[in-house]
Amino acid sequence: MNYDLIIARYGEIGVKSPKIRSRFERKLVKNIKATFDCEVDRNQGRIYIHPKDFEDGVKKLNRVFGVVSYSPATSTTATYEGIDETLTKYVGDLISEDLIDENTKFAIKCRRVGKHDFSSQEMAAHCGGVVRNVVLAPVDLTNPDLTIFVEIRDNNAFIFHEKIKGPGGLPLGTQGKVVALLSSGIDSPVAAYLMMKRGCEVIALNCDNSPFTTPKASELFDALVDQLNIYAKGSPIKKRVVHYGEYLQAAKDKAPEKMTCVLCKSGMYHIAEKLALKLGADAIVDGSSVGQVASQTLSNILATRYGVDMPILSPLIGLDKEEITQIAKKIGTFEISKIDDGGCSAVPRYPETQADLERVKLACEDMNQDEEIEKAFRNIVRFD
Ligand SMILES: Nc1ncnc2c1ncn2[C@@H]1O[C@H](COP(=O)(O)OP(=O)(O)OP(=O)(O)O)[C@@H](O)[C@H]1O
Repeated sequence: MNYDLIIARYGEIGVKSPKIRSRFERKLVKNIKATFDCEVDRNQGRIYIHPKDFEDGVKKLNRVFGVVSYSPATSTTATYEGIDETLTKYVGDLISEDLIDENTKFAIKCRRVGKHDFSSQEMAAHCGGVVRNVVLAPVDLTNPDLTIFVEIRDNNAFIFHEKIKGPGGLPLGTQGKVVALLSSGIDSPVAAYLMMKRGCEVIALNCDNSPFTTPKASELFDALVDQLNIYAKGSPIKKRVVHYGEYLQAAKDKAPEKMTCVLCKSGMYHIAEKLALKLGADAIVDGSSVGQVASQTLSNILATRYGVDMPILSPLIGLDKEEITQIAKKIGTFEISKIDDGGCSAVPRYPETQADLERVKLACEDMNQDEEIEKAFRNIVRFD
């Protein structure tokens, strides 16, 4: 096909007030430009993209949050002559690509914005005739095999036949920052992705549990950030690693063995909160899902979050493993997360699954949690 632009549509942004809408649109355009090499125009709720490399643009637009759907299109002038000539060529291309022949039931859908000396219906009927001059295909407006769209906006007309589904959501970077606790597992990258899809910029915090974990866990964390970054070209993920082995050792040495995982999670939230305050983030994100593993009970969730004032968002809380895995596969993190990282040897034989808040508070005192958190926080490593 001889396309010369991509028309991108957005959903939720369109219902915002004019001021917010304009800000979101500008950010969306910035994010598109950061994702692939292109020129972009905005006009009346549509975004017109002229990519340097068309195939690359069509592929990568699917990674830009805020884009609800998009269509590779051919543009012309909003006149009978312009539309006739361009549509005739367009149908010729459709024939070469085996997308239409004499047996293909087709429809023309025409939409118009602006003043013209024809109505949308008149133009649609006219375009039907233009198509049939090229190929004698039957018109079927109720159940077509192929719909050709003719979209007219003031002096311009656009012809396309595909509406590709975009990722939806809100433009990345329009909804503030979050610190996402990112492990090497399946869940947390999906949680971070969902928050990115809602427009939040992500700071990824990994707790490096070595010597209780292997270097593989850190390697997988790096690979996951790289994969998530393909969706974050406009506001790349900031990467932070906290060396957490000493904290875990203190928990094991000084508090009841059973409490190790509860203290581990609780410490992570506290460190994430400190980091969020330092970097101007407003929430913490994790990959918890109720009951998914024995430790993710409601009482453990309550106890591990004790003393953290910042909201802890768990976008997967009501999803089951299969649903989470489906998303992980779609976004390309599953192939990385499924690699065995050797697990964590700090996990006790019988970890606490019904944590009692009072006992957790005592365990925190036993291990001097505040002090251990401070020590770990001082040694956070940044990678940008
Ligand atoms: N080493 C780590 N560094 C940073 N965050 C972590 C780490 N381990 C766990 N988390 C956070 O705690 C959440 C719950 O972890 P847990 O190990 O209980 O469950 P999980 O189902 O194995 O999660 P995941 O698949 O994300 O590893 C994770 O989703 C993640 O947000």
